[in-house]
Amino acid sequence: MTQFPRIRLGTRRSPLAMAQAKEARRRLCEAHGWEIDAVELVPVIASGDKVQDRPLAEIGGKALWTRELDAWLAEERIDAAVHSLKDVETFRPESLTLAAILPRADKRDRLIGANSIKDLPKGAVIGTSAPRRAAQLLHHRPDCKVVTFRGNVATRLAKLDAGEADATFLAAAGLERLGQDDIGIPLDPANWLPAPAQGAIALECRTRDDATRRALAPLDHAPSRAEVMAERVLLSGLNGTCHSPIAVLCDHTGDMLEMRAAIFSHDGAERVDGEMQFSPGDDAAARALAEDLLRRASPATRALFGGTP
Ligand SMILES: NCc1[nH]cc(CCC(=O)O)c1CC(=O)O
Repeated sequence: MTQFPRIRLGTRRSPLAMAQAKEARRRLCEAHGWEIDAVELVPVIASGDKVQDRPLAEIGGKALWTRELDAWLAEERIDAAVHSLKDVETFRPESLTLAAILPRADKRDRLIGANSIKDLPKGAVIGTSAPRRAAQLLHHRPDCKVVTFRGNVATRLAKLDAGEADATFLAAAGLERLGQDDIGIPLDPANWLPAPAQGAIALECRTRDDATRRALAPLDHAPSRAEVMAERVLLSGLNGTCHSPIAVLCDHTGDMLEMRAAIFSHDGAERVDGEMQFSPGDDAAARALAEDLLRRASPATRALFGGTP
């Protein structure tokens, strides 16, 4: 007898996480010709969702998004977990495997509250708790003031409406998945780079669970995987954490990957940029770009990263 539900899919409870879990469930059922109830969504409360008033970097970093789901996987209470890959730590336990990367959505950030970075009023207050967004903004607009903005997408938009800030940034992918992609304007990667793996949904399962790995395999989108894995190699080469202002974007140009990356000082005064083209899977190239960025950074900025060139 086949067990039912066939797959228990763990997810965080935020509206965005639930929308992403439903997308994963839909793709799983489509790939296998299953009825929708063959995949059970199991909402789990993450530590990162419990503390809303302090920056993630201060309260323990990205591990707070995965700790509970990791435990539920280990205890076999779920078969797979759905994650925003940009929130998943660079180093994962060997007992877990990123078995599928779904086709990546819009990779860009959107600016909400002004028509462009240039159009922000002088001295504008910007709500964000991402070091990358803060530093990148201050690089272009040192006159702006950054205030901490956490919470899910709706909470941040409510804070903006309440006048706690003049503008904020949100990932286009998240807005799209919530059906709110009419909010704000997308920022051109030519001068505004997103976070590593932004816009990618990942399904993770136990490394030794062959049945689940086989079930998830057809959902994997190879071009998206190549891009986001290269971005994560850059991140690990920089030894970056969620304290480190790191921006990177990988696109396909034909069969090649084109990577643009930048690291910043917290105040944005320093920006070190780099670009490289390489073949998918060429991790050495992405690591070389990381080393090059660190080498060209000032000692103070280099100290924001654990890596040494
Ligand atoms: N940091 C929180 C987070 N994690 C994933 C997304 C959106 C979806 C994605 O980027 O894949 C967001 C919201 C945001 O940054 O605006």
